[in-house]
Amino acid sequence: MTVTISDIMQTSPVIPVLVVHDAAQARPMAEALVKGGLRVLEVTLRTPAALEAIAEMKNVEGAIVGAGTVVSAEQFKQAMDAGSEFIVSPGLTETIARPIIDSRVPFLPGIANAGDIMRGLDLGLTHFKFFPAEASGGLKALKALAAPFYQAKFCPTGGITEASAPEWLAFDPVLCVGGSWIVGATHAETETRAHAAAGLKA
Ligand SMILES: O=C(O)C(=O)C[C@H](O)[C@H](O)COP(=O)(O)O
Repeated sequence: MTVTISDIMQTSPVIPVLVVHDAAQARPMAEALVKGGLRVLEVTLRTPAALEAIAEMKNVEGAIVGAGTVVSAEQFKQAMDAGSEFIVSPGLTETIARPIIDSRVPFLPGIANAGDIMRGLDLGLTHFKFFPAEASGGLKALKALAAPFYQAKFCPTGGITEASAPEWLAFDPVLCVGGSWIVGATHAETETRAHAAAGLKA
């Protein structure tokens, strides 16, 4: 059965957004997150270690590993070669979206206004990352934005914390939230934070 972005967004209430500087840390970090109950992992392509980190994390049983910060066709190809199971981009252009949609890999593009959502709907997309969530007006903005687009579902990301996540998750079109707060100073702390996040109600 084909896994869709909807399936991925409903796997757990929080998608940890990971910035990995040392590929050697990738596997234990993924193990801590999965053990804590968060299986969907977004590795941002912001560091030289990111692609290797994706390949390492794929070795962890139960992990569903995707690439974030994908902004070019070249990065999309690199992310796929590393074994990414889904792709996240901070924004939505037709140039980045077309090849990803054609490849049928689950895709979560960023949107921040009505025009972005309409461009996504034109491309056949209904699931979006609301980014940057807090800076774009927070939950109030998303509620106003979601009203005309009954079919759209969201993963707000950017500025969300353990304290604010429940409020976002209580809004029906929000299937999950993304955030970097899950990663602690140690893998044990990461596991504890993942456990708390996994228990939030989506
Ligand atoms: O790199 C990207 O493509 C991004 O999407 C940015 C991240 O989603 C946010 O930086 C995470 O936000 P924080 O939880 O506030 O740290």
